[in-house]
Amino acid sequence: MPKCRGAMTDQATQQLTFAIPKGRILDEALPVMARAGVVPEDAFHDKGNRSLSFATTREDMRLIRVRAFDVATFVAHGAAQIGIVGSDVIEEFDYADLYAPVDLDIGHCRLSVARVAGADAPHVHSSHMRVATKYPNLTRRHFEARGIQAECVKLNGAMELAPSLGLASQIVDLVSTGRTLKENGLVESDPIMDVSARLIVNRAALKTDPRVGELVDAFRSIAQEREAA
Ligand SMILES: Nc1ncnc2c1ncn2[C@@H]1O[C@H](COP(=O)(O)OP(=O)(O)OP(=O)(O)O)[C@@H](O)[C@H]1O
Ligand SMILES: O=P(O)(O)OC[C@H]1O[C@H](OP(=O)(O)OP(=O)(O)O)[C@H](O)[C@@H]1O
Repeated sequence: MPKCRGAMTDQATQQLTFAIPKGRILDEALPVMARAGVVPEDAFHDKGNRSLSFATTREDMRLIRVRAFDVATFVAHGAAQIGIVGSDVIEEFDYADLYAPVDLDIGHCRLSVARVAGADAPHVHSSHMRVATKYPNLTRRHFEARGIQAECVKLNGAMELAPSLGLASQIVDLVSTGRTLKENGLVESDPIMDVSARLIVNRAALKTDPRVGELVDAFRSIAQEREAA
């Protein structure tokens, strides 16, 4: 029927948008993406290029390079249908429209509480516990589960400076080697969650566009092969 054929053609020609973070997951993500057939145009690797949207070797797909937190926002709102982001970001937002079906086993780190080396543990019943973090929701949840009300000071980076400058007694931030904490006179006191990068998709797009499901299958097979290797 012509109406039905028209709808199918629309979907086949509509561009898929794949969102990836511009930060440190990117280097590990690109080889995995290539195995799934997602390869950006050469301009993507040109450091001087200010474009945020890139063609790929697939005519029906473009790549957008955005901040890690914004990957989740673009995909949850359907502005991008698929993306890659850390589980820290997924848990912080907890978007209902976002589905994270594949653990890509890259971007490993952990989210932890840290405080000044040598400082006493803050008193549990302290009336004023201030925590500097990029993750206010996860931080509140973590302290609430311990019966502590934490006042979060939202920072977007360089959290490690907050305790020594009196902005907060503790921080909640990502830790990998522990070098950043050490070089800023802090110690990890309490791990909150292990983090790795996930493939994320918009739930509605997964239901309505078969290409999204095919990509999920491709990434899932790659993750399984990597696990078996
Ligand atoms: N030290 C680390 N080791 C491993 N993975 C990390 C580390 N730090 C961050 N990540 C992972 O990489 C993701 C992106 O981090 P990064 O801060 O580099 O991204 P970004 O896009 O530059 O974000 P922003 O611009 O907001 O800083 C994090 O959400 C986390 O999942
Ligand atoms: O334990 P480490 O191996 O030292 O890694 C931890 C650091 O890595 C991340 O920052 P990033 O370098 O991504 O910069 P950012 O502070 O701008 O987010 C994180 O926020 C820590 O600062």
